[in-house]
Amino acid sequence: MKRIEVCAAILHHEGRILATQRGYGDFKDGWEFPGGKMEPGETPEECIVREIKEELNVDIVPEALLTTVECDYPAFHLTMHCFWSAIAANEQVELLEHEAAKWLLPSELDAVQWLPADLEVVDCLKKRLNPQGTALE
Ligand SMILES: Nc1nc2c([nH]c(=O)n2[C@@H]2O[C@H](COP(=O)(O)OP(=O)(O)OP(=O)(O)O)[C@@H](O)[C@H]2O)c(=O)[nH]1
Repeated sequence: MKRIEVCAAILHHEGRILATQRGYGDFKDGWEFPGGKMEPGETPEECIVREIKEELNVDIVPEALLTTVECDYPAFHLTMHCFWSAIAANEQVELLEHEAAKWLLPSELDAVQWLPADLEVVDCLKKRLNPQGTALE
């Protein structure tokens, strides 16, 4: 089976987490953590910084690897590295590829229709977030 390796950012800001809605492709309209496929020679940290600049035009700091999920989709196997990440001060996301975005409180994480692989990430987040939603425990 085809395998793809992807990095995603769990962007946090003032106690909220960013969910973005895919604007194209097989999973169009599904909600995800922004990010994309690793390129040859790139570290996961370099990949996530590059992808977020391309998709949202902001500089981020990947602070910790929250989890790596493995998921079998019908057409490929996905390995996704998820980085708890901060946005550089005073920056605002610009939706260059997504059709919508929401800054969710920890209590609102179930309010959007996540892509299948992301359900495990959301579970992991719920267990690890502190009550203020500002840091991982
Ligand atoms: N970025 C991202 N991709 C995810 C998530 N969950 C998930 O299943 N995926 C899957 O991982 C793959 C990521 O590919 P992508 O299309 O975002 O990567 P990319 O920006 O490099 O894409 P491109 O090939 O269109 O240039 C997609 O098949 C997507 O459906 C997620 O939370 N974030």
